[in-house]
Amino acid sequence: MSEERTKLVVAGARGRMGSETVKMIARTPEFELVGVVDHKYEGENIGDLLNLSSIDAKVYTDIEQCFSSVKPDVLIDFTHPEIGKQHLQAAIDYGIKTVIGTSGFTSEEVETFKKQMDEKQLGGIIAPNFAIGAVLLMKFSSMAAKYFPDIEIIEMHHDQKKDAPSGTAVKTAELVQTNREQKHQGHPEEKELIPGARGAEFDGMRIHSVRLPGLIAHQEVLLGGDGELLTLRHDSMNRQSFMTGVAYSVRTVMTLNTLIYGLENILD
Ligand SMILES: NC(=O)C1=CN([C@@H]2O[C@H](COP(=O)(O)OP(=O)(O)OC[C@H]3O[C@@H](n4cnc5c(N)ncnc54)[C@H](OP(=O)(O)O)[C@@H]3O)[C@@H](O)[C@H]2O)C=CC1
Ligand SMILES: O=C(O)C1=N[C@H](C(=O)O)C[C@H](O)C1
Repeated sequence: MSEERTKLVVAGARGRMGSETVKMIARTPEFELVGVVDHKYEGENIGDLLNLSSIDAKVYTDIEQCFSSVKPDVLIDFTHPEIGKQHLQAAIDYGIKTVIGTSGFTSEEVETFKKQMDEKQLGGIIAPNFAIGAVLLMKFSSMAAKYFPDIEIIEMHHDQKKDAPSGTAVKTAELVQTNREQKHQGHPEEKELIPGARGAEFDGMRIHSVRLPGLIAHQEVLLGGDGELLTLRHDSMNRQSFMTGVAYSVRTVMTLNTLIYGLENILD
C-alpha cells in the first residue's frame, strides 16, 4: 500500500523563493502541491504561470477559500512581512501546520503566535534562514561572542529585497545576545557625520545592510579582539541553497505540536 503524500500549499509561489519551493515539491515524491495562494491570477494554473508543464495546481487569491477547498497539511509562506503574518493567522484559525520563511517577525510576534499554536497543539516553524550554512554561521557567531563581545554584522542581499536588516541578521544578533556580555560598542563620543554611517544598533552591536544587483544572500560577522579579528562568512549562491531546510522543516512540522523559531532548534 502506498504512503499518503504530504499535501502542501505555497503562498507567494510566483516569487523567487516560492517558485523554487514549487520546483522542490515537484521533485520530492512524498510531497504534493495541492494549491497556491497569490494576490493575482485567481483560478489559473501555477504550472502555466511558471512555464513548468509538469506542475498542476490552482491559484487561490483567498487563503481561507484555498484551505477549505484543498485541505492542506502544511502551508509554506514566502511572501512579504505583513502578508506572512496574516497567512500564519489564517493557518492557525484553520488548524493547518506552517513553514514560514517570510522575514520580518519580531520575537514578540513569534511569542504571540506560539501561544495560540500551543493552545491548539499545532506544529509550525518560522525560520529566518533555511540554509544549513547560514544556521551554522549564526551558531558559530553566538559561540564566539563569549570571547569577542565586539561584533559587527554585515548582511548583503540583492537589491529587490524589501526589508532591512535581513531576518537572518536579526536572528544572528538575537543568538549572539544570549552569549555576549552587554556592551555599547565603539568610542563613547563617536558621532555620525552622515546619518546611518554606523548602521543599525542592536543591543550595542551594529548591523549593516548592503543591497546590490548581483548579490543573492550573504552575511559576514566580524568579531574584534586585542590585535585580532575573527571573520565568519556565509554565502547563498542560489535559492536552491534554502530547499534542504524547507523540505526538512515540512517533514518536521508534521511531528510537532508547537511553534519553533529558527531552524537551529530542529536540527540534530
Ligand atoms: N527563510 C529563508 O531562508 C528565506 C526567506 N526569504 C524571505 O522570503 C520572503 C520572499 O522573498 P522573495 O521570494 O525573494 O520575494 P518575492 O518578491 O520574489 O516573492 C514574494 C511573492 O509574494 C507575492 N505576494 C505579494 N502579496 C501577496 C499576497 N497577498 N498573497 C500571496 N502572495 C503575495 C508576490 O507577488 P508580486 O510580485 O505580484 O507582488 C511575489 O510573487 C521575504 O520575506 C524574504 O526575506 C527569502 C529567502 C530565503
Ligand atoms: O530576501 C532574501 O533574499 C532573503 N531573506 C531572508 C532574510 O531576510 O534573512 C533569508 C536570506 O537572507 C535571503
